[in-house]
Formats: sequence, C-alpha cells, structure tokens
Amino acid sequence: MNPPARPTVVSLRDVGKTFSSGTTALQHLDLDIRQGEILSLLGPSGCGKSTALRIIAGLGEASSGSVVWADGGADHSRDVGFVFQEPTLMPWASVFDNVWLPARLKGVSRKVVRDPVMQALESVGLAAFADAYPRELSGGMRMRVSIARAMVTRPRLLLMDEPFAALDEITRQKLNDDLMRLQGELGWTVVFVTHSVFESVYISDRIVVMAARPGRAFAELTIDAERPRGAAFRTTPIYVDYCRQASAALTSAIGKAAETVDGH
Ligand SMILES: Nc1ncnc2c1ncn2[C@@H]1O[C@H](COP(=O)(O)OP(=O)(O)OP(=O)(O)O)[C@@H](O)[C@H]1O
Repeated sequence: MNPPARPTVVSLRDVGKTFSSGTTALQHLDLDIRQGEILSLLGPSGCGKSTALRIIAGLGEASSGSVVWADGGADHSRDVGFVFQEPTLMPWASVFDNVWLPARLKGVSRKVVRDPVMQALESVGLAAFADAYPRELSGGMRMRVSIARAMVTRPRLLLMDEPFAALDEITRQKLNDDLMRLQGELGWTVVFVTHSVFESVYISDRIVVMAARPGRAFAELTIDAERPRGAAFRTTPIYVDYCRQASAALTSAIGKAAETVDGH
C-alpha cells in the first residue's frame, strides 16, 4: 500500500514572470511543495530556478498566476528561511551574531535568542565556534553558519539556492548528509535548487526538472528510496537508475529549450 500523500504547504499555479527588460523567466509554472519533503529543482542555467524561489519567498512578484499557501495566508515571507549559494556572512560579526541576525531584525534580543542560536549551531556542529569570525572558518563551515542562520527562526519552508555548488566535492557530500540528517530530525520542508543530477537524486524525495525559455516544469521524478541514505546509496543500482532517468529528463529539457529558441 502506498503511504498517504503529504499535505501541500504551498502551490504555484500557472506562474509567469517577465522582467522589465523583457526577459520571460517563467511561464505557466505549476509546482506543489509538500510538507516534510526535499524537493529539488533541477535545470540548466537560466531556466528560472532562482526566480521561482524568490517568488515563493516573497522576494519577487509573479507577473501572472498565483502562489497559494495551504493555510490561506498571503504573506509568508516570515515563515521562510533562505540559504544562498554564497554564505553571505557579515565579516565583522562573530558566528553567534551572524546567526542571530534574522531574529535581531525581528527585534529579538541577544539574551532571548541565546538558546535557539546555540541549538542551531550545535545542530550544524559549530557550537565551539560561536565566538569565531567568518574569516577563521573554512568554506564548508561558513555554509553551515548560513544554514544555522536560516534555521534559527524555525521556518516552515527552507529554500536553498545552489547552497553547496561552490564547495569541493567531499565537503559537498558531507553537507548533503548533514542536510538530510537535520531534515529527518526536524521534519523540514526543503526546496533545493541544483544543477547536479547526482546531488538531486541523492537528497531528494522528488525532483522537478525545469526547461528554459521560458522556464517551466518539464518532468517530475519521485525518488522512492529509503531513508536514512548514506554513502552506500550512491553505489546501489536504484541510485544509478534514478541518475540515468534524471539525466535523460535534463537532456530532453535542454533539447526542448533549444527547439523553442530555434522556433521549431
Ligand atoms: N532581475 C532580473 N532582471 C532581468 N532579467 C533577469 C533578472 N533575474 C533573472 N533574470 C533572467 O531570467 C532568467 C532566469 O534567471 P534565474 O536566475 O531565475 O535562472 P536560474 O535557473 O536560477 O539560473 P542559474 O542556474 O544560472 O542560477 C535568465 O535569463 C536571467 O537572465
């Protein structure tokens, strides 16, 4: 028997986005984000993945269509955590103060936030570095600080825009494992943007492959593999087969975009 479908947190319905420059980044994008899942948006450069994340986060507005939150609310920007490709830490502030920032912007004092900040740093393995400065940390550690900062307000939805793309492969794999562990422990809902077929298959419950010009959902793949997943999963036939499927969908998506541009 199939497990019951997860409830939807937020849906994009027929979303389009045309910038004032005239570039149409998204057209007819439909997307459901379900509670407690890791959903990857996989696609070629320029297919509108970041634009879609920004619209979900309320950082940008759709030109057409709608963003529908399951509880009927309109402004959910406060419920959303955002992790960017660059850790974007303040160099002059300690790790603690960097993680405190989103709560501070909401008027939460240092004293009140102490426990949640330290818990978040504990979760990402950096409690001992609370007083360190970003320049004293490796790239992977800085990204962990950025994840702790997104966690500290306990968002309902965590949006991650190619968060590990600039890291070396070993660090990236380690952070993939950390992300899956935290998501399992804390029940996060995550939308994860990536260019990497391997990364998307490794971490995701579902992958939406996007095509460019205009950006839209081209194919969807459910990764029906048990959790927790670890390094051994990467050597299983099921992993290899899902990678093959995702790669084929990506190749078709890129081919479709080229056809659209050529006008065929
Ligand atoms: N503020 C903007 N003004 C004008 N055009 C924009 C703006 N932001 C993005 N675009 C264009 O919209 C399209 C989609 O961009 P977006 O950054 O969403 O793609 P992406 O899939 O995230 O790309 P990448 O994987 O390279 O980050 C691109 O053609 C881009 O040049």
